Amino acid sequence: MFEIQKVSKQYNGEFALNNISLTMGKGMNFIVGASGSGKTTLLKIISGMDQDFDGEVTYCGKNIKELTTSEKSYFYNNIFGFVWQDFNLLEDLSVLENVLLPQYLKNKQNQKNANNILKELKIFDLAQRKVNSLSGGQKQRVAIARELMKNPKVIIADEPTSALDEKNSETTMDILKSISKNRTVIVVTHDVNLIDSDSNIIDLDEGKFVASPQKNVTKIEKLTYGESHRLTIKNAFSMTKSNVKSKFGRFLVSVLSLMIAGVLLLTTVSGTIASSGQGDIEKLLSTYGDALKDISIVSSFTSAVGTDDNQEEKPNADVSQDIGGLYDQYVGDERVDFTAFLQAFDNIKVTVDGKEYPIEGTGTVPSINKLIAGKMPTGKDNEVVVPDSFVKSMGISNEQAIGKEIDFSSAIYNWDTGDPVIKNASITAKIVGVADNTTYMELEGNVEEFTIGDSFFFSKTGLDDLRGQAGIENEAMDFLIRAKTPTDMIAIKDELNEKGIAPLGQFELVEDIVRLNDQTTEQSGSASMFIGILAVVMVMAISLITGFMRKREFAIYKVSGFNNVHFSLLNLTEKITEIMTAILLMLVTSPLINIATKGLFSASILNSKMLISGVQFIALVGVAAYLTTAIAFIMTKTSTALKTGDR
Ligand SMILES: Nc1ncnc2c1ncn2[C@@H]1O[C@H](COP(=O)(O)OP(=O)(O)OP(=O)(O)O)[C@@H](O)[C@H]1O
Repeated sequence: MFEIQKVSKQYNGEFALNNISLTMGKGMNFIVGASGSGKTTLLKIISGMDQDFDGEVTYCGKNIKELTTSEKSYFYNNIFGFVWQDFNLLEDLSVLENVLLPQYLKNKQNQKNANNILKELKIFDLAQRKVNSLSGGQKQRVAIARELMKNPKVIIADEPTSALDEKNSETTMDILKSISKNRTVIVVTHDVNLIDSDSNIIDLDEGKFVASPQKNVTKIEKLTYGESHRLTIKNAFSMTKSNVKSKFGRFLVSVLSLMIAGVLLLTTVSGTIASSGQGDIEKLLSTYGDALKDISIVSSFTSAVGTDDNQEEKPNADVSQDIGGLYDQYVGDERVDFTAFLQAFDNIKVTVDGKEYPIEGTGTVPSINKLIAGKMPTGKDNEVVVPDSFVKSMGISNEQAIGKEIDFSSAIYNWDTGDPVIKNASITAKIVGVADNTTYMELEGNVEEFTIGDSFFFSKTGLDDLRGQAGIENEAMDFLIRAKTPTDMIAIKDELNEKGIAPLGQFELVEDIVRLNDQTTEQSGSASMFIGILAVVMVMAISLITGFMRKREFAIYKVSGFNNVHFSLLNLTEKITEIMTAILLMLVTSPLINIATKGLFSASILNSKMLISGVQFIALVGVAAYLTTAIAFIMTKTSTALKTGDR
């Protein structure tokens, strides 16, 4: 039983209801009156949809104004049923799925009861039909059936016959009358022909009674809270299944947006785009070998092409520079792979285990492409790295060569006086490494390959001994620095230039690419960050748009008794289904995605390790989608999402 005491409601200072007091109980209660007289306003107030009014409304002693959100959803699932002018059914679901909607919150789905109600309302044959294929009269009976599934104590009907023809209006009114025998049925209508004389009639005009309600209410009813009101995981998944089936397009959009955002995030975080510019450097390294990253530091050279800083000088001008102390500065530098002295040896003779091995082509500045076994000579003893061609001539493997002692003798040029003086020197040294001495040089537009087979690299101790024997005193030893990366190479070169040293190296080949790469890495770094943000924003925008499109659906859930907790679970099962499908789709389409990213960024991103990150990213954007949808549900107001009143 409703008790309405001194209820007033104003909109912009105008009274929609003005100090109304009445009671409504079991049986038919009609609220009638001209358009704008306050009928719908009264309905919203007694149903709890509008809790902002003056005065008091109680149902069986419970203050409607003070109902909490969760109490209200309990009322909407168990005590109040709603019948609307435009039915408010989920049009893409079947009749049975609609009728079972409030039942998802009960412990068990009472299919038998649903069948009975459908039979009573003569729509049993339509159970599997989609609602959008039904006539208006049939839809209204489905809507009433859904509300009867709540076994409600009150039915609140807002213009239930407005959209129906005369025959269907009479049928609907007959149904409402028959169910009012043991319920409170409140009907707002302008169709006075449908009202019979023994009903309670509340006639309004400009927010006041035209006449006081005629009939007074019978006995006081008791409010009981017996029914369970929770959504089980099983029910959430069966609702999800119905929703996916009925709105497959919407589901697909969500799945695709999750998958695309996951892959975009992957490209961002994996730096695929940022690293795509590395390809040019790789190409150069494969053409010119690792020596491309070498910086030679020599005390004198004949200036010609070869250093970009000296190109403007006269060709063939002699350059002398003080490189003393520089070697020690770069030995432990973290940008340096290794350093090696560039001593040329003439007329080399090498004896190992009493056998002499001839070395051809002596007198060239040594060169190293790669260390292929052992290490560079860094120790305090007499150590040496030998050419692999020499090891081959011994007929042993590179590994077997390591640790062997060689007797090395050679002629060394002494330039101390300014003129070359040949001196002999010899040493016994231990082999610590074997090098590939291939060098690549551009000759007339072609890159030619040479092997410098007399490239012996001694430790500082060993070389000091040899040079001492040759009487060299003044000249600092020439050396090379192998930079770790082309970027390191250019940084060291710039640093040496600042010190007034002109190093030698393939700087023209590397510099432009390195500088361009740095620039594009910086740019693509911000571009990929932008893409990452865009991906998340895209998913959130799609969820928000979908959420708003689902406003009516959310409102129908709410008036069926779903609260935020129930929806959170439904949202969770929906998102889990979307995320799992998106992950599956990504795995299935990963070969295609790889082809696309290879074309765009010259890198394939979905290798097995990356796929795991892809799965995590999809889950992550799924969480963003979950939160956005949750916000859309929470923000849905039933009284605005579901149209009320006469239209
Ligand atoms: N949200 C609102 N904002 C401002 N004014 C409103 C609002 N809702 C209703 N009103 C006003 O309050 C008065 C009562 O409206 P209400 O919808 O309750 O009338 P009604 O009797 O249901 O009319 P109808 O039969 O046309 O649906 C009207 O003057 C209406 O313009």
